[in-house]
This record gives sequence, structure tokens and C-alpha cells, in this order.
Amino acid sequence: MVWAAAAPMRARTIKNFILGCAWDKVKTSEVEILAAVFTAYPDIQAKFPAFAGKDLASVKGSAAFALHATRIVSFISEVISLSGNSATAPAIETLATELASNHKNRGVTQAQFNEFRTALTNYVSSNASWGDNVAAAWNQAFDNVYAIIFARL
Ligand code: HEM
Repeated sequence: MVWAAAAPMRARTIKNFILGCAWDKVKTSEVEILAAVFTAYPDIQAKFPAFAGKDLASVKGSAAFALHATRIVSFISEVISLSGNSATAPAIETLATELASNHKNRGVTQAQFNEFRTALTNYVSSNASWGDNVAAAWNQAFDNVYAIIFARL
């Protein structure tokens, strides 16, 4: 009985560990990550008042770009740190709900969130060690957080 109760928790923790290892490899490449997202999907760049209509090369080195890139990457780091533990699920829900509400007000669509996911997944899978286990943990985390966001967007 004890084992049956403990096993699922252990499985979640290993998944979270795998996810954290992949994320650790890229989480200090904030500027490169945001540049990769904007390169793949210029419609996302166009939603940012500070970057809309500008050549990516001309804004990529700016303080505003580094600050925004760091905000996005920190959000993901926070969610990954909180994941894998049912006790912190309400905290993830709070973060995702706030993000959805801020972005709904900016007219960001589900399609754009999906574009962001595609670009980020491409970036991480080519810059961290990647395999079926990592992909499964990554997709599960995104599915969970996006379900909360999409219900409110
Ligand atoms: C996919 C399309 C997205 C668009 C078009 C978008 C657009 C924006 C814009 C225009 C801002 C305000 C920037 C400013 O201060 O002028 C912002 C802020 C922010 N975004 Fe996004 N965003 C997107 C996705 C995401 C995602 C997926 C995340 C997290 C993983 C994220 C995290 C944040 C954070 C943490 C902030 C700063 C806090 C806030 O003002 O809400 N964004 N976003």
C-alpha cells in the first residue's frame, strides 16, 4: 500500500528532474530564445510596442529586449521549479491565470501561444540533450499550463 501510494509521486519527480536538466542547459540563453521565437514568428514580435516594425538585429542587443526575454524565461523557470509536486499545483494555476489575463488584455491568441510553444520546443530540443523521456515531460508540462491559460484567454 505504501509503495502503491509512493510510486506515482516518485514518477512525477523523475519527470520533473528530466525536465529541469534540459531546461538548465538553455535557461541562461534568454536573448537567444526570444530572438528565435521572433525569427520563427514575426507576428509575435509585432505585438510588442517596443519591438513592432523594427529589424530584429537592431533591437536584439537592447536592454528592453534582454529584460523582456528574461521575464519570459523566468516565468518558465518558475513553473518548472514548481512542477512535479501536487502541493504546488495551486501556485502554478495562479501564475498561469495571471499570464492569461495579462495576455488576453493584449490580444494575444491561442494560435500565437502555440507558435511560441513550437519555437521554444525547437530551440530547447536543438540546444539540450533531447529524447523521448524529455519530450514526454516537456509536452506534459506545456499541456498542463496551456490548458489553464487557454481556458482563460
Ligand atoms: C505567444 C505570444 C505572446 C505575445 C504576443 C506576448 C506579448 C507580450 C507583451 C506585448 C508584453 C508586454 C511587454 C511590455 O512590457 O511592453 C508581454 C509581457 C510578458 N509576457 Fe508575453 N507574450 C506572448 C507569450 C508569452 C509566453 C508564452 C510567456 C511565458 C512563458 C510570456 C511571458 C510574459 C511575461 C512574464 C511578461 C511580463 C509580465 C506582464 O506584463 O504580463 N509571454 N507579453
